[in-house]
Amino acid sequence: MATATTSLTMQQHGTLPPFPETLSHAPIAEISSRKLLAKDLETTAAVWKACQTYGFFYLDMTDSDQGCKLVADAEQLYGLSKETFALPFQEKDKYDFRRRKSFFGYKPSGSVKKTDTSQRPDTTEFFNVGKDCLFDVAPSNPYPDIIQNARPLLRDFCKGAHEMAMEILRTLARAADEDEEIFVNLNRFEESSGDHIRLTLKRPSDEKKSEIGLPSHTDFGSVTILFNWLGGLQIESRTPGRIGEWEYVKPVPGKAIINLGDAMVSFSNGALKSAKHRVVESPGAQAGIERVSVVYFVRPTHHSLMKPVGKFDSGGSRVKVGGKFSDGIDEKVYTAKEWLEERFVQLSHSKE
Ligand SMILES: O=C(O)CCC(=O)C(=O)O
Ligand SMILES: [Fe+2]
Repeated sequence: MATATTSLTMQQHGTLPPFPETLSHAPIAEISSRKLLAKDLETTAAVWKACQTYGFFYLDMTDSDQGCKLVADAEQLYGLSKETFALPFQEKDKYDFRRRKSFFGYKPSGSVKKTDTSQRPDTTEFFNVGKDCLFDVAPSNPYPDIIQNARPLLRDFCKGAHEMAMEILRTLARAADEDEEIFVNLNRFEESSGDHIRLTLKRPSDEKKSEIGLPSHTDFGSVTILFNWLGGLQIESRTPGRIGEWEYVKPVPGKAIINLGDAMVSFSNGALKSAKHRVVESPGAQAGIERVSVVYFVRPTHHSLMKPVGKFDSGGSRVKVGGKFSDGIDEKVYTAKEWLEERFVQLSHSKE
């Protein structure tokens, strides 16, 4: 089925040094996109288990047409990222989203809240490109011409990634024996939300300075679809004897890395997990090389309520979710927009 596109997926990986063969990495589940789309029962159970344990899984994109298209688009966005971040700082700085009080735009390196105990500054810059801006659901923020000119590619990736994420949400709903659309209805593509594509570039750390790619954090949307080409992403181990220790996630050609964000913890009242992760220097021969990631974040529709749904809403106590920003967060029911804005206040010196 997908052979032409599959060989394309190997292109970028082929030009980069490999992840060290002997380095241990997290044994996260490998899910087939073909089986996910076919609603395969074993796959449904495996996705549910992955989202309750590691909170991360690989999605093999090479065995479905939809998956291959996403990989091909991500490969092109790799090139777009390189071009965009090669712009002079003064040009990128015009789009700094902190000044615009928006989520969409440029984040320079060194501006994320230092969450690790050693308080290391981050070495990652990114551009967040909003789904609403790409599809004219909301007035578009200004972006550099390089990004504006790539709107057709960005739109394709955005739509394809959102659809794949909705299949993941349907799968989780079926696994929970709920209405298949229960989570999808909270994340509708046509409605205004904080969904965005993130083009990311991590420069190599300066050996003389103590730096980190991205400090430890949880994503705060619903589903994250991540394409990266070099190691450096780490998650907390679930291996007996190593529980909680940082473990690498090895990038695998043709496989996206999927994780859930805090919104799904809220909707499922803690049944599903948003796992902590961080980015450190790429290991072995990969160290010292600029590291690109292309990410799609699904965020709940702005008017969705941040509270448990369906059978997860037992009327009893509610799980605390990323409630670092305000006292009483667990009593007040926020809309997704309010919740995002609260977390954005942290963002001026924080991550995500
Ligand atoms: O670059 C990566 O591998 C992970 C990026 C990430 O966690 C994020 O942007 O939230
Ligand atoms: Fe993240």
